[in-house]
Amino acid sequence: MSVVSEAPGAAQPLLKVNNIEVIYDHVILVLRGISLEVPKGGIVAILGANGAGKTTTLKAISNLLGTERGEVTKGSIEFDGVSVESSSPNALVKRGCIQVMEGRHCFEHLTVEENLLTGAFTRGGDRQGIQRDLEMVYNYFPRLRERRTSQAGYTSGGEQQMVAIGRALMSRPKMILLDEPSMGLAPQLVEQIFEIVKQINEQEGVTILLAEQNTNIALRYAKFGYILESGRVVMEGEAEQLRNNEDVKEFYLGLGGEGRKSFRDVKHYRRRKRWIG
Ligand SMILES: Nc1ncnc2c1ncn2[C@@H]1O[C@H](COP(=O)(O)OP(=O)(O)OP(=O)(O)O)[C@@H](O)[C@H]1O
Repeated sequence: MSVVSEAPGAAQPLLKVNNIEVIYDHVILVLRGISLEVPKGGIVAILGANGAGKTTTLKAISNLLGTERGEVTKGSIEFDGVSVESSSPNALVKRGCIQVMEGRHCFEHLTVEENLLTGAFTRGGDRQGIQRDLEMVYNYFPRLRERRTSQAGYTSGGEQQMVAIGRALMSRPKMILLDEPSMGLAPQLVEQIFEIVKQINEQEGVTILLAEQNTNIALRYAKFGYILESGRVVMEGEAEQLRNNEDVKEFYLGLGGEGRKSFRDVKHYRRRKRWIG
């Protein structure tokens, strides 16, 4: 449902973050005017180093900052044409926006299948539909079918990441916010998980906003990226354009140009000059 009329020729984005500021504990200013858009059906990446503000941005979108004594003090966030402010996190899940938290967060004492079923809690008694979607999740993640009766706490990190994504899918989302899916996983497994995320995007039409430190893989799967530093967007663009940008190559992809100074030497001066100053 959209209550905002569409501009002629321009599709209304599914998510619109407009110049938000976030403060923790009433005093710690963490996001300083972040704006971003995610088109319906797109894959968009939020990139940046440790502490840049990626997780805070995702939590602001899914309305989870309250539990951390954080609040959006300026700006606005609209999901599907409606402000997220007015929805509880549960209501947002019902409206189709769900976050997969960093670090997976499975219920360790439940089996893989029980974990997946918890993802359907906002759907009431739709038994047939839930069973059908469980099958869909197992088709995307055959490994989870094999492990369906295993206690989640005893599965591998990669399997737990699959459970977390599968559980999100069980809520029938329009958009999944994926926080650092690559964290702590071997490169081959990361590739496999991104490949499945891409399939989910293409085949189920689920829009993806992912936060990643792993710029390399994120820019291979996303269509558009935003680079955050100290709570600000310092660069944004089509993924291909970012991949070919000399500064991104040097600072985030570890591909220093010939004759260029080291990251540490030039970082402060050039970033300020080109991106912020
Ligand atoms: N609950 C909190 N209370 C106070 N400060 C916080 C809180 N959570 C995060 N911060 C601070 O906000 C800043 C941004 O953190 P955030 O977790 O959003 O960054 P990030 O880019 O996701 O980094 P990471 O990849 O390490 O998760 C950091 O300086 C962090 O210390």
